[in-house]
Amino acid sequence: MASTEMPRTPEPGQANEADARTLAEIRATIDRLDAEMHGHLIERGRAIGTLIKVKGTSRPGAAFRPGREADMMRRLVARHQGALPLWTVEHIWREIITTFTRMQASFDVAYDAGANGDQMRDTARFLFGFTVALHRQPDALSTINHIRESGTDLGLVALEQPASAGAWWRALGRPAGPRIMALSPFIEIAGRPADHPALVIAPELADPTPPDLELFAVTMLGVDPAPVIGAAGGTVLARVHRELMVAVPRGTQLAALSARAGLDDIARVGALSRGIAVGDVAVNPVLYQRLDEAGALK
Ligand SMILES: O=C(O)C(=O)C[C@]1(C(=O)O)C=C[C@@H](O)C=C1
Repeated sequence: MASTEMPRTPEPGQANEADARTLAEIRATIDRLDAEMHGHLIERGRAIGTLIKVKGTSRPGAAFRPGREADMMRRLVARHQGALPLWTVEHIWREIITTFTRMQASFDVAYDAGANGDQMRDTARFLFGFTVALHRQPDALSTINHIRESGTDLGLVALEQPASAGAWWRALGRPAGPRIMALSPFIEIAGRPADHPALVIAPELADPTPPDLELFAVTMLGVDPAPVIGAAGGTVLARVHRELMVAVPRGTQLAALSARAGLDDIARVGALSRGIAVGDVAVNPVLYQRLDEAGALK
């Protein structure tokens, strides 16, 4: 009886022998790369062990180096290429940095859930990963108070606030008080997740890196000071009636600016490294540097 067996053809989705060999090779490459990445992370952990001894860090305020983190992010953006989304790499590094900072000195994160609680929680998880405990707060002021009382925790406050929040930034600064340390998102790029504009608040830091921008609470005395602040390379971040929060380039002569712009009751509330805008996204040019075609920041 003649055989009724048909030549074997691959099922839909099933690889033939050559494809199966290629797949096995690709998986071997993936396994090798995974083992290398894991090995590098273990080695990074050992390096942090030595860094802890040298830095002598025991409180988080002394461990955070937002200026160095900004620099690491700039280099990450500059060297990135290929189909892997930039924000995936950013998030992986945020998780790494948080984990290694917490190895130096543990901290939790409080976030302001006043207006967009779910988005703020997403942003907190994007920035700090899943090893950190989150404390949901009803508004910006409670978030700042949480940081002050804990003495160790970081906070996340939405940049856009309901009118009921008032001039919340007036609670920042003061000797040894909480202050603004970073901008989120740091990398502005179309389609990214966790893009709700927010500020990272920290206890007093020991970061020696000079920031790009300094932030002040000011009271306007007369006409809108925004044009004069803009001409000085600064920007208004928030305002409620006559109370403003402004960002100006580090080293701005504040006495001269306040005289020209009509500002009073000036208090430093923090500092920032400028973020990076990639591609065709609308950004505040004071807060974000643009990446040009050649991948250089301008
Ligand atoms: O460079 C440092 O001082 C570190 O503590 C290391 C590290 C990192 O994990 O890369 C962690 C926290 C700082 O904010 C910056 C960088």
